[in-house]
Amino acid sequence: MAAGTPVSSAAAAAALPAPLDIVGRVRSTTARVMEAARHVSLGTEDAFAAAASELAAAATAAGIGAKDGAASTSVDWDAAGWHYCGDASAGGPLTCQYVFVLDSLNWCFWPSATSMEYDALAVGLRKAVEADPSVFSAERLQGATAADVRGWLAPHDVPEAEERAEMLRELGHVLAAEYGGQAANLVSACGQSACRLVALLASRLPGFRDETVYRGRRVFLYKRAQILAADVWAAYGRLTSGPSPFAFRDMASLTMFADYRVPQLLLPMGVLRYSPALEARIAAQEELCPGSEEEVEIRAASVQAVEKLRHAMGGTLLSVELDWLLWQRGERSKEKLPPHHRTRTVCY
Ligand SMILES: Nc1nc2c(c(CN[C@H]3C=C[C@H](O)[C@@H]3O)cn2[C@@H]2O[C@H](COP(=O)(O)O)[C@@H](O)[C@H]2O)c(=O)[nH]1
Repeated sequence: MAAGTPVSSAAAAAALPAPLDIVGRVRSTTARVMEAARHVSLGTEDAFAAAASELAAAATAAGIGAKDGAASTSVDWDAAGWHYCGDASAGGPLTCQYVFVLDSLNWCFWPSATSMEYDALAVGLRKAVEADPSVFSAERLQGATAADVRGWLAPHDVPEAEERAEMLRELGHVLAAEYGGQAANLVSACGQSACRLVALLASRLPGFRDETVYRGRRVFLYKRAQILAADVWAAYGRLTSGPSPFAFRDMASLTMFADYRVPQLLLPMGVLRYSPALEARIAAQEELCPGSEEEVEIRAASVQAVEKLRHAMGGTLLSVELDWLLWQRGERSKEKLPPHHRTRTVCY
């Protein structure tokens, strides 16, 4: 597909074989972790009921809620206008290219000496693509350097700029070699399925393989692959029907995105509980090793807690929407929350 050509492909979805259910495995493997967890547990039923009713009341007050399992249109995705969505209403490919770059770089900002946060990433990349619409072409991504990344996000100190540039080169290579340079073509190959998109990202792009081993058994999290699928879906207007390749039919399958802001909020709500030793380590801002029992348990518990909260709220929101609600609440109240856990990782 040529750049600028409106993307549309009504799905050969039916013709595609069912995807490997790796998103289902996020739910099942995190449930298994929680059966054996020693450092993190879920709160009591009372704590879930209280948190659910408080969140549901806040959601209702904000006019949020969906009927009959349909996607709610009311949980903000881009209330502050951080993101580039310039050609999304026309179904163009540039918004998709932007989101792929965004979520290739959407991890671990806290080591930044300038307190860089997500909004700086989204806005910096938006300005770069507005100034030069070819800045994220597959050809240019293949040659991306740490200096490019720092330039887009200036004046911020960007943690792991070299590693971030490597992610972009990887993305540029795969897009150029297999998808005519266009992320939108990769999405079109997924037959309107967010789960297929997650599976494809995890299989083709090593940077999206957010998998670990807990006591000898595999655990699947796919934070950035899932947030990418949700961001693409939201950027193109949260379509659930019609011919657009971005009209994913299976958004209800995705889980929350297990990272460091949502558990920071869930802990004081009482729906997550840490052992005193773990709580002290996090309070002291001691780093947790990626793949350590403690770190995997925090992430697994976050997935399970959001599933449970969603059910306790009556199932009116998608897990993705509840994640957005919680993340935004966490962002608003982070100064008042206990410190988040710190793990140096490219996964989140
Ligand atoms: N679970 C979850 N984690 C999210 C997001 C987002 C942004 N999503 C957009 C879509 C809807 C929202 O309204 C946003 O417009 C970023 N993060 C993660 O947070 C961390 C950065 O935090 P801080 O440094 O404080 O900005 C980092 O791991 C980053 O990857 C989310 O939605 N859910």
